[in-house]
Amino acid sequence: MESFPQSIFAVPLILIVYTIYRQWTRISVADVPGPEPESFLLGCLPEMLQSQVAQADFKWQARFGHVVRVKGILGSDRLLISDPKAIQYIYNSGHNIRKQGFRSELTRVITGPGLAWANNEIHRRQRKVNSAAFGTNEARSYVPIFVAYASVKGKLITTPSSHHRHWDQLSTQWKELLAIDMSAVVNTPRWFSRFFLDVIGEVAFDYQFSATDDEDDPFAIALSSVAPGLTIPSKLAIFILALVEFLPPKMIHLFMEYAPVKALQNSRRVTRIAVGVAKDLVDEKAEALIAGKGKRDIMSLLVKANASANLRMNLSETEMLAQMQTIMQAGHETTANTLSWTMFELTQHPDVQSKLRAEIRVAESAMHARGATEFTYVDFEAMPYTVAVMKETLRFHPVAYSSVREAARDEVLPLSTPIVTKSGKTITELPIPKDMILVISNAGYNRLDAQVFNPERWLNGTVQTTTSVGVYGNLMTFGSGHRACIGWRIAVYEYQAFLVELRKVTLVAQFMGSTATVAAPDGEEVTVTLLPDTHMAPDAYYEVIGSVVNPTTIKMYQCIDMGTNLDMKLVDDTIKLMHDQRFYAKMFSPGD
Ligand code: HEM
Repeated sequence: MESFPQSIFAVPLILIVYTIYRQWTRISVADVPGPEPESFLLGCLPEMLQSQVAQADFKWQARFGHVVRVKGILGSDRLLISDPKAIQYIYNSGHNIRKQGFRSELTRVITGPGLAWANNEIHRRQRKVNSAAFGTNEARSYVPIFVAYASVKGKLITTPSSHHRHWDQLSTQWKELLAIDMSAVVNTPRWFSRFFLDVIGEVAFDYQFSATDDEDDPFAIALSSVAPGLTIPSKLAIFILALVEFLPPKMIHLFMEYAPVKALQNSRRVTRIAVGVAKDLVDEKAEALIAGKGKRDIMSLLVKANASANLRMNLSETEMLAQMQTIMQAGHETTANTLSWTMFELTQHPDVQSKLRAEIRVAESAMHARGATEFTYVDFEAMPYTVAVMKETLRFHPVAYSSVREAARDEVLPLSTPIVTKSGKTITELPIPKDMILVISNAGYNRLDAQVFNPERWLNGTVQTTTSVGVYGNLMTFGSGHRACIGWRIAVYEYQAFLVELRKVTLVAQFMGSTATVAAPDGEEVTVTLLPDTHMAPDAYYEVIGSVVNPTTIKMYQCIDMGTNLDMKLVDDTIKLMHDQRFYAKMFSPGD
């Protein structure tokens, strides 16, 4: 037992010596310009990993160009890449430049041995089975579900018991809001996250998480708690994790499985819960398939594809269960955050918001004129301005703002823009050594030719498309090549369904001075005049209490932020009740 503490010190020491040795004995990228490291120990990693998302990428890209040498720990190098040709090469190099081993193992902790974890042959096999559930037709078939979920009106009340629960929630929410000085902050990303968890549960597994209705669902809570635990690492965490990157794969695996790191422990716990839920679902789908009652959710399609795949090509039970976690993790926060960023940009750009609303209104009239009540994917595809807003948000706010790869052998990267090295040479291709870590800056690539948010660029032909890179809009937001986002079609329809439906019923306003013009749900516009010092949160419903100045203007006395999950039918009923003769006089005195 006495040798145990010594080995604790020996392992990091060997690693440190090995890391430094590796630096000196392979192809060097030392001549590539890049920022000065903060220290030998940590390099530039704290600035890269602790600052606001992609801020370091933008800063270094502007200063050093599209390939930047960034110091890691102990003098090691990595390259930060936003050069289109280099990115295209990296993603088309098959498995010669692969997902970094460390990231794969980290992914395994979060999702199990599913598609996002796999490399090489295993990835090829898993991707083939998965692709049966992610084609264009499959994505289109989910649109009615997205539209139904996104339609806030009338969604929440489904059964008498939940009716009462919501009544309680709503009135409690009102009382609480009124008690805190007529203002409240609504955590929109959180609401969206729960909405998207519900909807992905439905399309992926025909399973109801009810995360929107039930804050206590253990699986929903567990899933939502994974991502935050993995962001903004401390300097110590940065050092340890960067050191682990250099471990042999087996040791990385052991670290991920057993290290007493809180975020990892949490992920392992979620994995255990998810595997339990997934097992029941897979069994259910398999039984339904045998009974000839297979459904069209993603998991049913996977079970079917797996059953008909040749035995060497199909997924094991563990792999099948891991697909569920993969889809849940990859498919809910990503879309939710994209929608939150859209709401944010709309509050910053009222002109964009008006055009968006106008297009949706026209599409809605056309839909009603043909006797339909809900949008279809055909309607969605015929909304050019809405699609432009979506693409611009995806360009400006890629939720996966970088992806990490490593060279499986010595390689030479072609470049769109030549690099002038520190020693003054101009090079058009860059040799890199085996194991070189490549950080692909999706955010940096997306903003290469445009630093401002402007959806018009997608309509006026000013988008650069010289090098073909990404799967949607030639952006890197959904990644690229053989492991690009498999769910991108689903994500796009889902995102559009929510964007279109929310615009119909939500008041989003940017206040210029003390007034705002808001489009009412019926399409008319009303000007609201604010009291001094009133703050309006975006995305939420507001109850506005004020006096009518003229047919289109209300002078606002008070406004109540109602949050984003309002049941409008319930609101209508409540308002009718308040205006009932029996109660009206008690509630409102003349002149109010
Ligand atoms: C706006 C929403 C989304 C964004 C921005 C997004 C982004 C991405 C990116 C960048 C990758 C590649 C990561 C890499 O290069 O290592 C990826 C992979 C993946 N995404 Fe998405 N995603 C979104 C929605 C979805 C949805 C809705 C699903 C499933 C229903 C999904 C499932 C996956 C899976 C399974 C992978 C792994 C693919 C592989 O490694 O072969 N994603 N996603």
